[in-house]
Amino acid sequence: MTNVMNNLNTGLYINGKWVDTEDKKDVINPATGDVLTQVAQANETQTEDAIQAAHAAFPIWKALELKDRVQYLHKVADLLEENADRLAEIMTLEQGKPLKESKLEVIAGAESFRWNAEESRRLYGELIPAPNNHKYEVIYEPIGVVAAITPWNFPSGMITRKLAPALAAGNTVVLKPSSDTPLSALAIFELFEQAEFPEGVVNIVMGSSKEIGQAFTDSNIVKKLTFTGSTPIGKALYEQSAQTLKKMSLELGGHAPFIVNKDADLDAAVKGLIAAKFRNNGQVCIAPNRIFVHNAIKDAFMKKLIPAVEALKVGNGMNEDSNVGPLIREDAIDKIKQQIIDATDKGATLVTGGHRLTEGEYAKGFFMQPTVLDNVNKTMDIFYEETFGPVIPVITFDTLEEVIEMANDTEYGLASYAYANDSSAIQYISRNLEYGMVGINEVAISNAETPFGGVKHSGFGRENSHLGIKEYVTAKFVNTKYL
Ligand SMILES: NC(=O)c1ccc[n+]([C@@H]2O[C@H](COP(=O)([O-])OP(=O)(O)OC[C@H]3O[C@@H](n4cnc5c(N)ncnc54)[C@H](O)[C@@H]3O)[C@@H](O)[C@H]2O)c1
Ligand SMILES: N[C@@H](CC=O)C(=O)O
Repeated sequence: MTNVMNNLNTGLYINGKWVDTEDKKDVINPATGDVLTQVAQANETQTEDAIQAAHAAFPIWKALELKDRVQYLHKVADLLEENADRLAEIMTLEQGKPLKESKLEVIAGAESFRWNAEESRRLYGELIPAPNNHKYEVIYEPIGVVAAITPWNFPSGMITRKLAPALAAGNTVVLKPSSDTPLSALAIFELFEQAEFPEGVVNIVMGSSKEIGQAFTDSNIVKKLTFTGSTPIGKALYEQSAQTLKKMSLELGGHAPFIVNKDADLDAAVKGLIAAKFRNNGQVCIAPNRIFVHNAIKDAFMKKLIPAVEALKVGNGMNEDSNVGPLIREDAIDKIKQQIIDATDKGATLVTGGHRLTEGEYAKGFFMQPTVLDNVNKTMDIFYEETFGPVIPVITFDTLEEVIEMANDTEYGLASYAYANDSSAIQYISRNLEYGMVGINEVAISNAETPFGGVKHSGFGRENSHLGIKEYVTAKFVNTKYL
C-alpha cells in the first residue's frame, strides 16, 4: 500500500459515521495492475440507512442560516485546496491520469464549492406584479434528498460539480461513486467530516451499481437523481425513475466533432486538438472524437498533427514526464482496438500508433499508443460510437453544409469545436451545430461560470454556472391576498 492510502477511510459514510462492511471490493491501479486497497460494499439496508439519514438531516440543513451554509461550503473549498496534492495522488493512483491533471481537477472542485456557495446568495426569487391587490411571489426552495451517481473518468470533478450546488441550495445528499474510482470520493468525504458537516447531510454508499441505482430510483424519499455516465445507463435510470417521478439531471455520453476550416490557424487547431483529445487519454465526454478537416488544408494540417501526436510520452501518471496515462481497464483497450480494426478493415489508413504497449514499464498496465486514423468515413463504427480513448479519426470535407451535416449525424449532442477565422463561417458553424456546447478556436469549455450539458442523447440539465444550482431547487409560488 502506498503512503497516501495509509490513513484513507475505506468504509461507507452514513449519518456522520464511517461504516465497515463484510463485503469488500478491490481498487486497481490501471498503470500497474496492483490492488491499491479494498473498499466497503453496502447491502440493501445500508443504502436505505443512507437515504434515511439524508432525509432526517434535510430539515436541519435547509433551516440553517444561509450565511452558515455558505461557510460550510467555503470550508470544503479551503480543505480541497490545502489537501490538493494528496487528493491528486489518490486520483492518479486509482484512475491513471497524469498528476498535474488530477491536481487541476481537485482545484476546479474547490472552485465549484466557492462558486456555488456564492451563487446560493443569489437564488433570488421573483415578485410578480399582481393584477389585483395580492402579492405574487416566487421562492426557490431546496428539493430534499438528492442521490448522485458519478463515473470514473473524473473521480473528483464529477462529484464536486454535483454536491456543491446540491448542498449550496439546501439539499442533503447520498452519493454512489464509480466502483472503479471510489477513493477520490472517500477522500472528499473525509474533508466533509473535517469541515464538521451536520450528521446525515452527506452520505456515501459503494457496492452493486444496479442494486444501489434501483434503491435510489424506487425511493419516494429521494426527490432528485443526478447522474453522469453512459447514455444506456442514463436511459435505464430515467425509465426506472418514472414511478417515483423524480427530478433528474442526466449528463451522458458525447461524440464531439472538431472542425478545421480552410481558413483556420493550423498551429492553434493542432494545439487545441492535442490538449482536448489527450486530456485524460481521450476518456472524456467532451473529447474531440471526429476530426473534420477541409480538403484544402488537409496535408498541411497532417504535417503538423502527426509529429505532435508522436511526441506524446505515454506512461504512469505518477511520472512527471508522462503526458498520457493508461486506460481505465482491459476492456477499454479492447474497445479501442476493435474500433481501429473495424476502421482499417473498411479502408481507413493507420497513420501512427494503433497498438497496445506491453513491454517494460507498460507490461502490467492498460497502455495504448496515441493513434491517428486517416480516410475515416461513415461506414466505420468509430464514426458513430463514442471512442473514449487516444484515437484521432480524420475525415475530410469540402463545404460547410457538408461538414455540418456530418457533424450532426450522431445521436449525441454534448460538446463540439471548430477552428475558423472568417466571421460568417464562425456564425454559420456555431448556429448550426446541434450541441449543448460549442468551442470556437478554443477547447476550454468547462468552467464554474458557464453552463455544461448536452442535447439529444447526451442528456439534459446543466451543471456549473448560475443554471447549475437551479437544477437543485423548486420554484414555489405564494399568492397572498391582503384582507
Ligand atoms: N456528460 C457529461 O458530463 C459526462 C461526464 C463524464 C462522463 N460522461 C460519460 O460517462 C461514460 C463513462 O463513464 P462510466 O463508464 O463510468 O459510465 P457508466 O454509465 O458505466 O457508469 C456511470 C456510473 O453509473 C454506475 N452504474 C452502472 N450501471 C448502473 C446501473 N444499472 N444502475 C445505476 N448505476 C449504474 C456506475 O457504477 C458509475 O457510478 C461515458 O459515456 C462518458 O461520456 C459524461
Ligand atoms: N469533466 C469533464 C467532462 C466529462 O468527461 C469536463 O468538465 O471537461
